[in-house]
Amino acid sequence: MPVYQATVSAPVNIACIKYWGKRDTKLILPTNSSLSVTLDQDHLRSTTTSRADASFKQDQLWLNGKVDEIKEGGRLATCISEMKRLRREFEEKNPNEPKVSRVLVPAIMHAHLLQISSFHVHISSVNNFPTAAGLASSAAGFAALVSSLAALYNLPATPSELSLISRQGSGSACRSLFGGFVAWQMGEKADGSDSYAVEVAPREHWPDIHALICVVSDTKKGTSSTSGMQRTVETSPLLQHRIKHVVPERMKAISKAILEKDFDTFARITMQDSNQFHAVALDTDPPIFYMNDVSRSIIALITEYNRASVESGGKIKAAYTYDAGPNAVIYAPKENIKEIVELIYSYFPQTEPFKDPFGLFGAAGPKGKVVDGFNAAVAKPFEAGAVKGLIHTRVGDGPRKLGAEEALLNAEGLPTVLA
Ligand SMILES: Nc1ncnc2c1ncn2[C@@H]1O[C@H](COP(=O)(O)OP(=O)(O)OP(=O)(O)O)[C@@H](O)[C@H]1O
Ligand SMILES: C[C@@](O)(CCOP(=O)(O)OP(=O)(O)O)CC(=O)O
Repeated sequence: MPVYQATVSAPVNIACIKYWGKRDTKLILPTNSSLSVTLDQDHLRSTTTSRADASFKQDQLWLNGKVDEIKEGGRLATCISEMKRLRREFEEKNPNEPKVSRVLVPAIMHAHLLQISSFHVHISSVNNFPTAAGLASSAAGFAALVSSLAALYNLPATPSELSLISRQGSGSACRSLFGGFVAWQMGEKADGSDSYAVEVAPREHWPDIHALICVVSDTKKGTSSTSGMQRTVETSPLLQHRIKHVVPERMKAISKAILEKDFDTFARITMQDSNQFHAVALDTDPPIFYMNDVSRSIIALITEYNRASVESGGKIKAAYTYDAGPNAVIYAPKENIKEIVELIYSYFPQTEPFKDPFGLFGAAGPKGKVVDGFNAAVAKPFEAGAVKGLIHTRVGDGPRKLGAEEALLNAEGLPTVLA
């Protein structure tokens, strides 16, 4: 019997123009377009194996080795049933050419192959970073889920077409179907068919964009993105101004900045948009606070770092951005990352050695120092542990198909990794 199985990894993305607000909560249609940078899967990724088999009794998913219930009508169930629908349509259009990866005995396999949309699936997924800790695991996770099913079903779908489905798992997940710089066009139609992701530029266009993630200690966030943004839609007058008058202009301006590799403009818009997203969170009734004192101190440090550069005739060197939690993501050209790590170290002592994937520091590691002209009084130093860790990564590629040796399901269709 052939094994119908595929394994794919998918990246995290962090938005520069934030998605915040839905006009349709079931289809996950946003109130504004958004734009993100895809981060490198060499560092942060979700890996997912999907298998279809006539012997499976039900659809099942294991996340990091633990059963994750597929609730009827829920987001996982929607994504899986939408992918089965695409497979069914593909089978109907190709009655004689099932095109499933090389079959051994084509003559007797056809009838069998054509039915794989009716088989139940087993799915095993692993994140190589903390799940549900504000590091966009849902974005990478749903992108990997949809991509692995597309590979299993051998669908000829484009990344934009697949993004229509991952969007229904988690809005931000639609942007993880592409590498590089990605826009989610909000669309206008009620059925959501024009609300999908497109590539603004591939990573190769501007590979110099690096990211430093400052993982800020925090207990689990109080208000999820899903419920927080709905409260904002219902109560914030500022959101109406943002979606009508601010985001459309910013989408155009930041896309142009990316195409021109204009870091100064890219950074200014990214910081302004993070600030406005947190302003609409504060404008929500009751108000929502995602940043904490550590987050605000990192803003002060990056602001001062940029001021010192600009006032001595230089350019903006870094941009901060925050999602629905206290973790900072700092975007910067690669040449500035060393200074930025030193800056963070001087205010936030680290207990673990800096993982230095790009070999910036040698064996000694960062010591903690600020650049000339930096006003050290803009923030006070924190105790060790306020920033739990730093992850240095960069702009990355889109979902990757992996070989059978990376599969996360064993011969019986059960997860190879157990929690
Ligand atoms: N690899 C995965 N495969 C399938 N679903 C996943 C995967 N990883 C995460 N998820 C889903 O996403 C949920 C976590 O999403 P949540 O929004 O709470 O956290 P996050 O995405 O890590 O943080 P944030 O959205 O604030 O950046 C998990 O409970 C699970 O339902
Ligand atoms: C602040 C954000 O990270 C919000 C992301 O929201 P989600 O995509 O997690 O929300 P749901 O669609 O309800 O799953 C901004 C962004 O990624 O654009």
